[in-house]
Amino acid sequence: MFSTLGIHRRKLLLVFGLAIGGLVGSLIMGDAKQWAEIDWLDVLGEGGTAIALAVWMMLILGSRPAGRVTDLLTLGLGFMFLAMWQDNLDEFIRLPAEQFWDQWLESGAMPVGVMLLTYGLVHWHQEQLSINQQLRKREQLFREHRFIDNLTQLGRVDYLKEQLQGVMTQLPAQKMVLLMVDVDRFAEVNRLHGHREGDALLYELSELMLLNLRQDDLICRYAADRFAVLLPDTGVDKGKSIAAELSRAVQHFAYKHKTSGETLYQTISIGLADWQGEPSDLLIKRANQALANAKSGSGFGEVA
Ligand SMILES: Nc1nc2c(ncn2[C@@H]2O[C@H](COP(=O)(O)OP(=O)(O)OP(=O)(O)O)[C@@H](O)[C@H]2O)c(=O)[nH]1
Repeated sequence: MFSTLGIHRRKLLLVFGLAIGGLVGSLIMGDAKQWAEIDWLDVLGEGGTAIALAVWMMLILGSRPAGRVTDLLTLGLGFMFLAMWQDNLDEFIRLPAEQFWDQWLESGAMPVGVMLLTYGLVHWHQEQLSINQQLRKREQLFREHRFIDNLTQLGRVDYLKEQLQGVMTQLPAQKMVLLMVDVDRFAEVNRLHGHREGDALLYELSELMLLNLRQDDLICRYAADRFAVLLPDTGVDKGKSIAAELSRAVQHFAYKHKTSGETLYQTISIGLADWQGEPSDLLIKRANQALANAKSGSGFGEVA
């Protein structure tokens, strides 16, 4: 708290400087009252309020960054504190009637302080609303984060299922195609070039496929070297042509080995399933089956 108070040094110096100025001014221009003249109940009430206001000010300053809202809150509480402080000094020091500054401090500073504090609180409220909004967004991002694959930064299978479910319940009449894409002989890449090179290849292939898809399509990492592509509002023919485009894009992609610079070429096999109203698990199962057919067909690089 004390390190935060340091940022607000100037404001604190101003408020307490004015309070000390008021004390010195009263001592110079006034006369000390007799002990019997002092109303101790007033001292307790006004002095206690002044101390409470000073403590509130320190607590707010100690927990807030510098800025307009903090300035308003400090000035508001500061003016209120000064009014109470000066009121309390009157209990001990009698000032001549012509010293109107004392009257002004007592009666004028309080409403000004209340207005500034209220204005500051309104802005604080607005500031808090926008902070809450930011926190909600971050929390949402955090909650969604568990769905993201670390290597490719694509959604994982859970995310795919959630999205599939969403389309199926919200748009039950919509056409939709699911592609299951598997990198051919990927184990060989790992074996020949190492796991790290395999990782880099997977990442670049995922980026390449992402670039070759439409705005509303969704690609997820299904497992290992297998990707699932959800094509919303798409029929079988269009799905086949998108699958063929993906296959060609990968086939022509010249991956550069990260240490040797050697060029590696890769193929993918793709299974296609169009949604026929079944639950998401069955659609995924059919797409996997179509992929197995493609792999066992005439070889790799097939679409089935
Ligand atoms: N580098 C890397 N390899 C992975 C990762 N996850 C799984 N693998 C490997 O990916 C390979 C996938 O196995 P398969 O799909 O059976 O291998 P494949 O050679 O592609 O076989 P086909 O699909 O029949 O062509 C295995 O060797 C896994 O160890 C990963 O995150 N990074």
